[in-house]
Amino acid sequence: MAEARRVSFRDGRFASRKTEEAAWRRHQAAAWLESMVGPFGLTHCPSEQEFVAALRNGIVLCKAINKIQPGVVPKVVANAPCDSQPSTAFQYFENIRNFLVAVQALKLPSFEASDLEKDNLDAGSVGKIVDCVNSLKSYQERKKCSGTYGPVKYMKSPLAPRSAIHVQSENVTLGSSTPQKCLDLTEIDAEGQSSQNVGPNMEEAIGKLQRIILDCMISCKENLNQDVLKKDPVTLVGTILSNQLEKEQFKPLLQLISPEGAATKNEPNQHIECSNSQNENRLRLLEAQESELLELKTMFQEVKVDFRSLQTQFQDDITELGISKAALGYNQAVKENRNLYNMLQEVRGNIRVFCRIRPLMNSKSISSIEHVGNDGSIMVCDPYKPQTTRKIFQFNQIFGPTTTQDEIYRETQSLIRSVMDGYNVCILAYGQTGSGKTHTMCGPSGGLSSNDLGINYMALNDLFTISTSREDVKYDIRVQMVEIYNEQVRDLLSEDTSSTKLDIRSSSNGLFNLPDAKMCPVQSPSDVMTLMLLGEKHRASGPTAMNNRSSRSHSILTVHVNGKDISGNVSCSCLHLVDLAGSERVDRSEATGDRLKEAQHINKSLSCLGDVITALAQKNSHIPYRNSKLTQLLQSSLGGNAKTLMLAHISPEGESYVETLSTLKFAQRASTVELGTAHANKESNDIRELKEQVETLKKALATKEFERSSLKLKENTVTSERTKQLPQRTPPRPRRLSLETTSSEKGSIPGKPPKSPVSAMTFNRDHGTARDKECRIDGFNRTKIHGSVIQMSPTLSEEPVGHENEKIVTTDDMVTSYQLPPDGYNQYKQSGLDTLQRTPCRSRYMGVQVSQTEEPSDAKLDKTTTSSVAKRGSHLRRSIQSSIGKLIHGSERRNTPHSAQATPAKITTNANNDGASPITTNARLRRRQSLTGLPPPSTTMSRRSSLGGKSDSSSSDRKAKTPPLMNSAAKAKRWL
Ligand SMILES: Nc1ncnc2c1ncn2[C@@H]1O[C@H](COP(=O)(O)OP(=O)(O)OP(=O)(O)O)[C@@H](O)[C@H]1O
Repeated sequence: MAEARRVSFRDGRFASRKTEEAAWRRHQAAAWLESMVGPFGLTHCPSEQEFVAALRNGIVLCKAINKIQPGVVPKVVANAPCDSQPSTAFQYFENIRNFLVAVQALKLPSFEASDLEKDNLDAGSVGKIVDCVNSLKSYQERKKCSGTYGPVKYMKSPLAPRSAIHVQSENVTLGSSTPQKCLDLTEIDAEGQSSQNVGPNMEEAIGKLQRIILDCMISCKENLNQDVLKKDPVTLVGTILSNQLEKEQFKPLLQLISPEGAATKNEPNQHIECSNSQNENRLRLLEAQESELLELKTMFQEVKVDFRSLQTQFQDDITELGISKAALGYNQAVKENRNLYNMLQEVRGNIRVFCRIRPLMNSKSISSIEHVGNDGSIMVCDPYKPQTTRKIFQFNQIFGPTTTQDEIYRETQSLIRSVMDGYNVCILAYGQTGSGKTHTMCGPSGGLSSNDLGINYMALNDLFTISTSREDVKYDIRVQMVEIYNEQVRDLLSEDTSSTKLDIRSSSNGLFNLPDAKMCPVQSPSDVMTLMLLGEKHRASGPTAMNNRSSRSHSILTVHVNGKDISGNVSCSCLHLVDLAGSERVDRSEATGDRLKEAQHINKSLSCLGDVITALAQKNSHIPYRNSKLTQLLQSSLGGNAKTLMLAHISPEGESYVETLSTLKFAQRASTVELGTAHANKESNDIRELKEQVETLKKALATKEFERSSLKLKENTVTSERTKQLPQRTPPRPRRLSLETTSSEKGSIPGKPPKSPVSAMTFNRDHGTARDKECRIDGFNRTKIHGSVIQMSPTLSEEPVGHENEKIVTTDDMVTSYQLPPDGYNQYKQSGLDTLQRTPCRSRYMGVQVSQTEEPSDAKLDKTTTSSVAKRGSHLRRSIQSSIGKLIHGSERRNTPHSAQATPAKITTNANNDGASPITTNARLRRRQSLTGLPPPSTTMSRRSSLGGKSDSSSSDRKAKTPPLMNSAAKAKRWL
């Protein structure tokens, strides 16, 4: 309903506007005719009838057109004078006809003569007459402006139907500099030229313009006053348009119609200019735009073609990708394989090996590197002997000549970072001289100022980053830097390096360290930088034919990291960053004098390193760590529980092929070394407390053992003295004194005290005087004793303190002897027990097999006793041992075989040897005689029979039943 009302209202308004506009146009036409021919009886606002009636005779029209174009209507039938007969309608028709011909000649819109008939005043007919008059008006104005008769234009009602609009394309004043010119868009070609040349944009613009004008008229009408109608219509429309076009929303329209118009819209009163030159300019502009459009079209076509070809290419690529997908899958599989292989190596604890190829320094050289695979393989060939077979090596990673320091560090980062988790890590740079070891570890030319920093600096920097990021753990980082120059260890962080020759000491865990080397705490990367610069400055280097700045020493940067978290858990680890001196062929390095000496030392120590690697790779029982200072210091990394990475460096020059091959072989061998799974040196608070308890208990136990053994010795001394006197008081009686024991229970019946009032004691010598001299008291070394023999020895009375500083061996199958504390040892010595060299009765030690750790030790005291007190003590020891073993040695399992290998000190003594030396036998007999009072048995008697006092035959029977132990003679010989 509301919509209908709105529509009817709108229609009503529109009709009313139309009427008003028609009236306004009539007024314009009438006003102009009046101005041309003088008053002819029309009012200012004539009605349609009035207007038509005034013009019906054609006289005014003919006069007006003759004013514009004189003589165009040569004969005008005028009104007859009042006294004469009035002119006929036919005569007037003549006027109209002549007028219309003249109008058509001027190419102005015309009308039909019948339009002036009374009866034909239908809608539109009067409008045509008005339009015709107004077009004459426009024509006349234009003529005034240009002085010539330009293209005929006329103003037409914007409300005229679109079909009636005929635009003469060449007359379109596109881009007129005045708003009025926009009106020219409505020009009609008098000859009815079609609007075929007008583009859709133009039509759209015209439509918009019509709407604008209509809106303006309506708004003007709403504020209509008489002054508006008095204004010059052109000025009026100009004003309207300029006002409207200033509005933002019409700017695009203005641009559309005329780019120039937009710039000049503020000149509302400017008259329409229709110069040919302007039109030509516009035409040229249009042409230019057209050609531009054509160009764009061509471009568009080209882009289309390109797009199609790209599409085809894309399709091809996709098809190709199908093939490369397989290749991608293969690469993926190779990568996964490598990861798995690396994991396996990690589990085994293999020494990881990366290989870095230095860029070719001499452009004339031919490279010996034939191929570098992304699976860590490398193929080399002697370029000067191409017929030789190619060699292929496989490593964990290969870095080509273009690899940057950052890339290398990224690959090692995870390893280095594990230091913060309590793992010991060692990174070794190995390779021939000039192959880039120092470049990798310390940066280019050993300098630290460059951006291309080496692993040493980046590693420490990274450790600091981690330490600051882990807020719950407090880290203490300390740095040591030493070099091994000419087989001497020198402190690089000490101001005077020449005077600081360091001694390598073995520590409680069997490894070597440098307690005297300066340990510098570092708080920040800048501290590290300062220290490294100092170390670099002090490091021995010199020019050789192979390298201008050749390192003449092995440098070892050790970073000690101690961490403690908020719950008291501690970790302790160290990172060794080793830049080895390069192996060199002295003929190539042209080393002489000091350089030659240095080269010899370097090559020797590297050869020792090679021996150690080979021994480890072959799982030899003996690893020759002690052969050089370098291998001693690297023992913990090569044979301990560290994660070790070797960075093998090679020079690609063909001239260095032999060295390259040697480096690759060495690295390959190193990669086969299995260290076992690395363990973190971490302890929880509980474990630490337990360990401390164990330590305290061990100390207490050792003290007790010492006290007890002292008491026993004293007791034994007294007893043996008494025994000496015994033969005089007690009649001699046969007595079995030897307690055969591969098991102690055999010798003593449980619950039954031994028959002898004296506990059998033997003192077990350690393995020869040479070894004994090396022994030291250090830590808690253990000795396992498998099987033991208990013998009552009469010599105890003779030589009661013959072997006091030896091990006290119990009858347990496996007994641990604890080292005495130094003060205990001194007491022990002072008490006169240190009579190591005076043991006459080695043959009495039977079936004692001793396995000891590599660490040599003095003052090991073993005690053999069958007493129940000793048994209880051994039980206590065993339980503590097992708990200590679980706590401590669980993580040291890896060290055990190596330590054992390092000092193959398995010594088997079998005292059950009848082939004992005559000295031992005599001594035994003497002891037995003194103990029992019996005469010495015949030499043909077996030991058992003699002890048992049995006949020869019985003894021989026994002998048959119990054959002597194997190798006894040989082992006895060892002891002699
Ligand atoms: N990856 C590399 N990129 C660019 N230059 C390198 C690279 N590796 C080494 N160099 C350059 O090669 C030369 C020798 O390198 P560097 O001194 O590190 O060898 P080196 O193996 O430590 O030798 P030496 O054992 O004699 O000390 C230096 O000038 C170094 O800058």
